[in-house]
Amino acid sequence: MTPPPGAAGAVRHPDAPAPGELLGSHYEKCFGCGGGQAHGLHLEARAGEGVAVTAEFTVRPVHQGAPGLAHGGVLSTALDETMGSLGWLMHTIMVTGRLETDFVRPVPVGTVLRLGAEVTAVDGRKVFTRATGRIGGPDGPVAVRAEALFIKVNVSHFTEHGRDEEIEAAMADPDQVRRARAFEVNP
Ligand SMILES: CCCCCCCC(=O)SCCNC(=O)CCNC(=O)[C@H](O)C(C)(C)COP(=O)(O)OP(=O)(O)OC[C@H]1O[C@@H](n2cnc3c(N)ncnc32)[C@H](O)[C@@H]1OP(=O)(O)O
Repeated sequence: MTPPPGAAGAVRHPDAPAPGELLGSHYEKCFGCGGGQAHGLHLEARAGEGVAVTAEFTVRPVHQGAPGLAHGGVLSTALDETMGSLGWLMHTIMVTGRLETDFVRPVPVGTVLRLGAEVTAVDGRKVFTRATGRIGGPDGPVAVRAEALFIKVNVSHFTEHGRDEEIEAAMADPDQVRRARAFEVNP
């Protein structure tokens, strides 16, 4: 996932949320950030400086893999969601094309995972990102890290491929539609 030579740096959108501002959920039923998923991650991300974000995820008993430890797939999801939220800062809709995770330390249930993510390069529709998750505080040891390639898409990616039931409900929600259209790009 090395950006090609000549790839551009990320550009922060002039209307991006200010550093420190909570980004909020992009979709109430999102497993990563939505408040409407009882067993979801309820991840809360904040804008950082430049094209970077920070986030927190509290590992709950429903997120276990081995006894008392977070499931690796759940940790990958937390990293994926955090990197996906970088789209807010560029006003870009993007989906994960490739995700690579390194699991460095076990993460016990009850841990507040401190996540940080940034865009490393942009090449056309391709957005290269990386993220870390630390335990024991924002300066604690790295427990997980990831790199991901996101691909910019239009709203049609969701309307064409999503199940009708959920798409119709989302389209009936003016806030959801306004939010999506504001970010629409023409890749
Ligand atoms: C709204 C925000 C939600 C955020 C939630 C958190 C993030 C997520 O989990 S998103 C959900 C998981 N992801 C998905 O469901 C995506 C499923 N995949 C797809 O829909 C398609 O494969 C998609 C859109 C990524 C790419 O398809 P398409 O638009 O046809 O583009 P395509 O031409 O294949 O690829 C564009 C470029 O990216 C490259 N690329 C695409 N996928 C990959 C990959 N896995 N690895 C490396 N390169 C890739 C292609 O090689 C191509 O490069 P180039 O322009 O140099 O030829």
